Amino acid sequence: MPRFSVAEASLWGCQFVQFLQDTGREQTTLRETLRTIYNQEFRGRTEARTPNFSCMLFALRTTHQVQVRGDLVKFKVKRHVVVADQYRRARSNAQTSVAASASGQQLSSTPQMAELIRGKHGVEITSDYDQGNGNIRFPVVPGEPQTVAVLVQNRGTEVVTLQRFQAQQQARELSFTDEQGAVQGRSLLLHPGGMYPIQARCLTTCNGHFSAVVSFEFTKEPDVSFSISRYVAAVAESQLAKDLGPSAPFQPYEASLQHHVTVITEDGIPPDSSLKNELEREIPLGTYQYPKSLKNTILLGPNTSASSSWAAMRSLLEAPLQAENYYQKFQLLLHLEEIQMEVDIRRYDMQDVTMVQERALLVLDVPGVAENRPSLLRGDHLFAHLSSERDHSPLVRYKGYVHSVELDRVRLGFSSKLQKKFVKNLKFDVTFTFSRLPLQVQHRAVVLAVRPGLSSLLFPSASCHKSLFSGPFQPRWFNRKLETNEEQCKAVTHIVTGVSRPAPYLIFGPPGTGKTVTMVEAIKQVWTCFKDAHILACAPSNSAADLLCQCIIKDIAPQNVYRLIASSRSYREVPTDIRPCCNWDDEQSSYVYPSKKRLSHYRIIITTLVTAGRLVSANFAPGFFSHVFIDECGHAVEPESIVAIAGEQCPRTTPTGGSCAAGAPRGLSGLVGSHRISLGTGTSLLERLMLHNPLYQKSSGGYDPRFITKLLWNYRSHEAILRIPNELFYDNELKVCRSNGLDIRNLFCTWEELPKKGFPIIFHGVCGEDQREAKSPSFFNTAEIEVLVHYLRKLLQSRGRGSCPSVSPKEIGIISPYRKQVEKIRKAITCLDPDLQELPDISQLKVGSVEEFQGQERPVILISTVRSCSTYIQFDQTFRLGFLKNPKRLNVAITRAKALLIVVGNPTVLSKDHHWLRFLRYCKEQGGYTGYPFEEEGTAEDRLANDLQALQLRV
Ligand SMILES: Nc1ncnc2c1ncn2[C@@H]1O[C@H](COP(=O)(O)OP(=O)(O)OP(=O)(O)O)[C@@H](O)[C@H]1O
Repeated sequence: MPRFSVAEASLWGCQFVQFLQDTGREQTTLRETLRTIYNQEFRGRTEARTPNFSCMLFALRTTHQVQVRGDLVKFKVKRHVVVADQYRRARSNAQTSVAASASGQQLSSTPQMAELIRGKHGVEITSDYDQGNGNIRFPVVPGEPQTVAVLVQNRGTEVVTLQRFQAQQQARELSFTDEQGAVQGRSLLLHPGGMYPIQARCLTTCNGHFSAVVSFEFTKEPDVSFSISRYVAAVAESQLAKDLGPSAPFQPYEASLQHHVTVITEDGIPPDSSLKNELEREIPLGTYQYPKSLKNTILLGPNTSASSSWAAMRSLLEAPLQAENYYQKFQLLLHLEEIQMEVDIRRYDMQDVTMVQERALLVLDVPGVAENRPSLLRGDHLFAHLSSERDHSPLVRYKGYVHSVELDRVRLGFSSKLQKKFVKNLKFDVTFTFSRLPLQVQHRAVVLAVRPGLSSLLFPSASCHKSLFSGPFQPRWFNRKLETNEEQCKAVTHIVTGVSRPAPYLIFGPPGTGKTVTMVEAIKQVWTCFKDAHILACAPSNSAADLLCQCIIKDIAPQNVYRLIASSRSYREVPTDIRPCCNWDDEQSSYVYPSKKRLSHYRIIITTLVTAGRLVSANFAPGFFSHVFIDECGHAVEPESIVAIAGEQCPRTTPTGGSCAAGAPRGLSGLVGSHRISLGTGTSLLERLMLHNPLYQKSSGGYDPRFITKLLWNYRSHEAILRIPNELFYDNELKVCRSNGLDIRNLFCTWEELPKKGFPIIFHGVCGEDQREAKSPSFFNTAEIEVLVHYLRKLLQSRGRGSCPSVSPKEIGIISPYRKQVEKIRKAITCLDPDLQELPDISQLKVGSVEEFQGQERPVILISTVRSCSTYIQFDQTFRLGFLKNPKRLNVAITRAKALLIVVGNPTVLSKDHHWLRFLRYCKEQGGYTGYPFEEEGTAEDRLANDLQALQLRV
């Protein structure tokens, strides 16, 4: 059995406590129950060696983190019923005043961390480069060795022995030395007043962040052992990286503000609803609240008095979806999603924050709002009360309506009473709410879906086998490129002739295979062939719906097309080319919802799936919409897609018509999923039909083209760019369509910056740092931005000279998964870099998240992965962020590039994911790898150091 030091074992203990909290069992106190959980569940989650239960418990006792009385074990943690939480911190007044370190986490905000870093028995670890909270951080210049001393001081009155010095997860650029061999394992006596230096030395060839977690283990007579840890980092960075650094130390949000006092709510002032709303509301939208007993069942868990309701819930969730349980199953899932959302929203609560008065509104900084954390749209509301009154009962809370959202700020309309009371620096506690509208719309859709007639659409078993044309369909193609692709032509023909009716027609395939252009062609053909057809074209997101609109109005005059946008969307975000056909009234400066009569003049209406709910409320005559098309259907969960087809407007009674869905089951999945309650079904309608309905399944003769078309020819990307997505996600079925003439996909193959000519991918390794600033939960990495800017300058300044083809900002896209990185990259290119900011069209260079690039393409794509600390990988998984643990995002990001792909990231961290590892190996084998060396390695030591970092022993 390997030996564990107290520090190591107590780290495992802390993780176990976290595990108990995450799984809602922090109240378990019976030693034997805990032992079973530890042995059977906790230890099985890691391949790393772990101490046995008694050893772990002993360590927690020694470090005063647990009380053990007989068979009862009581961990010293705050209790709360919540899933994993990125903000929650145990709260005390002392902690609030702890100065945050230069960047990153506020380290001593967890009791476990404070315990690990604090001096003990008179022994202190110090350095001239102390940043507080256990962090030592010193600057270094590439090519110049730099050495700093870390001092071990015995300020006590008794002799102590330094038994062991350990440096874990150490960057190879950073090393430790000392005169008497403590670093090599020799023990060392430290007399009272004694001081012993250990030298940290860094030599690097490139900019980056080189760090190690070090621990000093001591003993003291008669039998005391203790340890002290530090996070040591050497940082080499350019002026640009410094300028982009944290604007203020990171401060996590405060813990939730739940009061058990009587509350009086003062209503606020909603945004001016100058929305001209003439659209009828004939089908009411219910509230669809979840029953309180459901929440109790979840809180009580499976082995309690609620066990029978728990079992009933599980059996419904585990039952296959059928027409008979359709409504019940989705209703339950939507309720569970809402309960999860209620838990999630609490983590955004704020305490002691100030607002600024701007005319009749108060402006509140809400870091993270741009990343939808929390999600706030115009018209939503939150609550604020005076911090000084937080313990009053009754408590007066003010409802504030969101009038607008600007990056990290929201403008709020509160009651005039609060406005009058308001003075500068008045402190508020703020609690957030979420809009229930999307949930309500989906609830109603699943209710409507069970009405007779629709099951032949949702659970189709056959088609009418009758074409809507008496003769053959001989189209005049709008997009003549399609003529060269038999599958695309057949799909359009089958959709327009309606042979799958009543079954929906599915188009699926990997990225860039022409799903959207095929659907758009079908829409245009339906519009041409059936003069009485009314088409509803939907997509899950505004950007995908905009794209549909852009493609349609290339051939159909905008006056025939109506892009119905929700009033919560800022008009500034609407692309200028679709503005002529959207529901914005310039004169009134507001959106308009026209009456059914007026809407019926448009034969093509384009909305997001949720906004299609507004058309459901209007109650169009049965069969009004003869055709429903859903693009990116693989990215919406089923109840969301149902909104478009389950209303009165569904095409079930029309003699023409049909519905069509396109998507890539391996694209991004929808967000509703309740997966954190592990009951999970985030499946889309497209995926369900493909996986479970015989009409759409592959037989020995392939797919039945009357119901489904699989597109496999990729027209978008250079072969080298497609290779890994094809191998990882598409079983190498994807085929690269070659072109005879000048092919844009080969444009960059001779670019001099390529590590290997002919291979238009660069993987530039960077050993950077995940940073956060102020109260924003989002991450950024300045070392990666330096590298991105280097390549952008090369691309944009060449102006077609030398081997670099002429490329303009609008032909380049930069994808990063974190909002803060997106913001910093924009700042770097539009405000900080002297050359890039001068370019007249630099604002057309799109920087955005993967979701914002869904369905889009650019000749050049740069990706910044940000993650440089593997600790956060689990965090990302929990909060559905980042690239790691999310292969769908990796797939979507890579496949946006046509001719050149540049990925900037930390190879050591990325290689922990097997998809990324494959991509890294590929780039290395093909000669496309450059930058910080990528060496495959991985030791148990690494894992332990990761675990230390998991306790946030780092800046
Ligand atoms: N038959 C074709 N001939 C030539 N180019 C084509 C053809 N079909 C599609 N393309 C081109 O391929 C690119 C990708 O098409 P499209 O955006 O429709 O793909 P997609 O499958 O919807 O992609 P994604 O899954 O990423 O949304 C576009 O530039 C489109 O013009």
